[in-house]
Amino acid sequence: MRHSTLPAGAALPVLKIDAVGKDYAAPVLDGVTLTLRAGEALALTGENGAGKSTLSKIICGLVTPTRGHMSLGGQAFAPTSRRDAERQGVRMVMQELGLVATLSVAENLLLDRLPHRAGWLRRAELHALAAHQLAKIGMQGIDPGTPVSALGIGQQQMVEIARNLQDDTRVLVLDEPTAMLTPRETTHLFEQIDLLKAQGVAIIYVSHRLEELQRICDTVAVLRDGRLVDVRPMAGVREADIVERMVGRAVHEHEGRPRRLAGPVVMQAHGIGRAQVVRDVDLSLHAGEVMGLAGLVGSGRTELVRLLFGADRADRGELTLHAGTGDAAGVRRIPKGWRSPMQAIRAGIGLVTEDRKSQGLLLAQSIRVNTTLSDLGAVSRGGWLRPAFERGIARRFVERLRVRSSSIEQPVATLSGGNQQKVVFARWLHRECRVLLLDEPTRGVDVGARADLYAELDRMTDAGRALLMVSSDLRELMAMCDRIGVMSGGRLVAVFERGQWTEQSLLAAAFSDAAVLPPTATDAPSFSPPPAAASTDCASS
Ligand SMILES: Nc1ncnc2c1ncn2[C@@H]1O[C@H](COP(=O)(O)OP(=O)(O)OP(=O)(O)O)[C@@H](O)[C@H]1O
Repeated sequence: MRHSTLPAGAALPVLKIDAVGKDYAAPVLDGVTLTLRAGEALALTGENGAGKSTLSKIICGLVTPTRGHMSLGGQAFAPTSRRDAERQGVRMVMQELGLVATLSVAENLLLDRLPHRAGWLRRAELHALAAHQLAKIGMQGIDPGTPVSALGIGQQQMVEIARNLQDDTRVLVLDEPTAMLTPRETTHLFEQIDLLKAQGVAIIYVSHRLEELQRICDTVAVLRDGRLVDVRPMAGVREADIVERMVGRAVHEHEGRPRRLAGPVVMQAHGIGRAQVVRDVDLSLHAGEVMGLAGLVGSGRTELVRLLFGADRADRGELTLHAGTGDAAGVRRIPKGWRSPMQAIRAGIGLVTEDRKSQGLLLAQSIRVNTTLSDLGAVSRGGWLRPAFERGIARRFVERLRVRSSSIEQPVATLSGGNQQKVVFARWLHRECRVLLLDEPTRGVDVGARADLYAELDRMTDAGRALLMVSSDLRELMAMCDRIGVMSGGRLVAVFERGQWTEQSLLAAAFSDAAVLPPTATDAPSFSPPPAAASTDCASS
């Protein structure tokens, strides 16, 4: 871990934010006053829904503040659009990718500056400029002519970052930029940030990964309930201090737990596979345990989970489901797995997906609808919905998971990212499935909320549910799981019991067969060893 030092000239204020606030139904940001200096990297932290994205979007012209003023380089600054902010050198790498999937990497990178002569696009020049831009962040291996849709999500994120690394940038806002990145990509990004800082660019870095903030930021600002509660130099600040300022209470790490007492097998996979992506995996899930799945990008973790949920169809192997005990015991065999997610859901399987926007939620619908939709039977009687009962359930989950919202009728689209993820959780908690599959379940979730979600998972295992959890964060897997399976090249290459694993042994297994699989559209092709700075972070698949 390293603290950056401000370069010479750092004393020059670039961006001044003065008493800025934003109201929707209620105030979500109020009285925020901040000064950002040339070459300074400011860590913007806070719980889910604290107002980090709202403040970032105000700075970048995407949201108009209700009150307050800003100045840029001493001049009044009130951008009316993202374009307007970009013209003045203020850019933002957003949580949601702003790329046009049908265009090429080069076209996306230089969309507003396509080189042409007499109306004709100069493709060779375009590709040369794009290649230069890509090289800045270590992506020289990518053909600038590749359509963005053919890239994995991590690579798309890198293109989005490259798009914002322009020579005229004065302020760069990065909102959770590494959530989808491999360790190698993260390293390139950090190198680039160091370079930008040395050139005097001011950085605002929004992240829930506190170790990253400590690595690259000079100052830390904490937002709580829309108000700035702390701004201080990063040097000497401990992670626990930041967390306590964010949450207003101490958060206990979920580490060193004894192994849970596992019950009988609930679900088994026998030789389950799909093409070369998942290769003949045998796996048993026991009642009352959390099994983790670790692995590098392209190792097949997400793909295996999709087979177990019926989101993709296996082309070989079999699933068996063990129902009940005693007289009610029974074994159900499902050759080649589920035909559809609906079949899996009916059998008591749930999936908390990593891609909550496209797979998990009805964004235009309320928290209430999204929470209870997975099991309308539970909130109906005789075919009639019981609205008061339904509202009661939704309220209970909002309280239990601390979903920051104005009411249970708030559309999910207007919740902050982390709070949307809690609603995905609420849906499956409501449904009470026997097996819950979790794919990167805490991505974008703040430390306090993460502890709440872990407590919910504990409650589920206490009630005899079986959980299978994919995570890129080895720390999370080591803290939460009773067993950790490691995937490599589409195979389950090792299963470690709690007490048997070390970070090194998990990584060694993850690299054992790494070169076998070609990258798929959902996986970035990076198999390089994780750097020390991100050693607990396996790449996402
Ligand atoms: N368009 C909107 N309408 C109503 N409320 C909104 C809207 N956009 C944001 N909010 C509310 O503003 C608050 C702050 O949200 P914001 O996205 O800024 O939080 P955040 O700190 O970035 O959270 P996260 O860490 O989860 O990304 C939230 O309570 C959110 O529900």
